[in-house]
Amino acid sequence: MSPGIEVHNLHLRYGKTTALRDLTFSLSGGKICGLLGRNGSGKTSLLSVLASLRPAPGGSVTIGGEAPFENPRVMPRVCFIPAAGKGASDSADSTRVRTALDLAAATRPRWDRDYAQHLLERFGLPLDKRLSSLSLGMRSALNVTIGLAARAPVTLFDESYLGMDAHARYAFYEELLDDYMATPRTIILSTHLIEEIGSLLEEVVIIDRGRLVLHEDAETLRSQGAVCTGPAEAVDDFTAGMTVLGEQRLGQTKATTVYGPLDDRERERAHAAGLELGPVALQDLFVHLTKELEGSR
Ligand SMILES: Nc1ncnc2c1ncn2[C@@H]1O[C@H](COP(=O)(O)OP(=O)(O)OP(=O)(O)O)[C@@H](O)[C@H]1O
Repeated sequence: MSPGIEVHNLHLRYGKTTALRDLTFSLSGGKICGLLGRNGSGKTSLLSVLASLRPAPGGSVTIGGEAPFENPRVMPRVCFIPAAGKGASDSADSTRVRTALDLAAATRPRWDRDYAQHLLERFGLPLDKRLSSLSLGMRSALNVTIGLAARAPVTLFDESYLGMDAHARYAFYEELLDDYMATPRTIILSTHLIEEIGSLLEEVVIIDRGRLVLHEDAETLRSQGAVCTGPAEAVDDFTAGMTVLGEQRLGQTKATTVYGPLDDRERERAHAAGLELGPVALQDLFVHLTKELEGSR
């Protein structure tokens, strides 16, 4: 069974900067969860506590019911893939790709060598290259190779796509989904590329300035809005008084994105007025939810 994660009143400071404030949420495990937040909102700080890179200085964190920090039962079950170029640099690292994979194989109890080889070929990573000579995108590809082939019960990807081109990113998303379906585990993806990974997410945690904004399953979150399309006048009539996140117009046709749940009666009213209601983009909801807090920044 995939371990669940409990975060209770987590508080983290770096000197005078408070990175996490009384953060509380729990993940049941066995899902792909998106960790979303604007720059500096505390995503890496949170993942670093989950990954045992630092203790939970205030509050508590448990993974599978146990505190992870310096816990030999938990640590091998958690794989943290930091963003390439963030934190420790590989630019002076003379280690070769082959050695980095051997190290991962030696330290990761569920390492799948054949799958790692498949990913290396898919990303076009040469085994003999030194880490110092890899481009940013290649370093990210190596990192996600390690993260996927480790098959850790809890896998944390922190903006792991940095520098990867669109082909490589979509290859990563495809491999992630296929491998997760074949080997379910708890996966957290922190990202800014919400539209790209939106369809992968089953659960969403949004944080802002270290505080929890929202923890929701992705389908429920998407049902919190709709894109209403049809003749401009009818769209305006229908959406009057609703929270409008965006509007697009092409000739007499208009598409307005609204926030807030629509009940059956409202959906029937839209239908009767000849309007179409479509799903709202996660990105639009994210911008709206984090913008609401902007005044208090
Ligand atoms: N080592 C550090 N020393 C001091 N302050 C830090 C340190 N690491 C992070 N911070 C601060 O803590 C806050 C949260 O940073 P964190 O890196 O966790 O955010 P993030 O959501 O991952 O950001 P981004 O999306 O920009 O990578 C920010 O205000 C940041 O400046």
